[in-house]
Amino acid sequence: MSAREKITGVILAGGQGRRMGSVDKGLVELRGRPMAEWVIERLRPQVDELIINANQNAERYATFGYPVFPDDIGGFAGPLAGLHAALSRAQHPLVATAPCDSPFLPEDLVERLYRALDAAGAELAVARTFDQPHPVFCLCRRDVLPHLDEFLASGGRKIDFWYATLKIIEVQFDDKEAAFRNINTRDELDDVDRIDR
Ligand SMILES: Nc1nc2c(ncn2[C@@H]2O[C@H](COP(=O)(O)OP(=O)(O)OP(=O)(O)O)[C@@H](O)[C@H]2O)c(=O)[nH]1
Ligand SMILES: [Mg+2]
Repeated sequence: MSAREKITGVILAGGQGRRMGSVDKGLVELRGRPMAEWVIERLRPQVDELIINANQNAERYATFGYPVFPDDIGGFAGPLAGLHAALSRAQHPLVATAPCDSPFLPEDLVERLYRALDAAGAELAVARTFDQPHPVFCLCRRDVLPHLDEFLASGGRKIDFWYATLKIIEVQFDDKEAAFRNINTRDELDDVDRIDR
């Protein structure tokens, strides 16, 4: 078996958090700690380099101790803009993404995405639970960057549309459904605080 290729992990924290009242979701506290910190804690041991994509509050994100960078294309163009910036900055040939608002992500996320990507010879592996894809949990080859550049330059923004142009493998995490819990609103944040203590 060949050695695993090196992987850069990126926390996607570049959104506007409008459903939570236009707050920087990665900095919103869950049980007394910023959500980004929960994600860092889970993702850091799974990758060889960690970087943070944020479009606001760069100084606060920098206090976590990892490089922080904004989108290259402006106007809050969505998570694909964050992936684009990450592919440009990553030191390693593979990039694993996780959103800042899913604090319980699987501890074996990257390993399982990698195994599937490698076995299929795919350009991108994406997580799925039952029939629900989770496009912001992906592992992507850095060398698709020129292709993504073209897609964005031609006005493309939808992550699913871009994925549809790639050699992609979906990876089932039905056994870890709760790990993909995504916090978009104050109510969802309060629920997690209350129920899962
Ligand atoms: N880099 C970057 N990431 C984004 C952008 N918009 C959303 N994201 C990220 O994509 C992931 C999923 O986004 P959402 O849950 O919709 O987060 P959001 O856009 O901040 O929240 P809403 O405004 O309520 O939709 C999160 O990790 C966001 O940080 C963007 O314009 N740029
Ligand atoms: Mg959004």
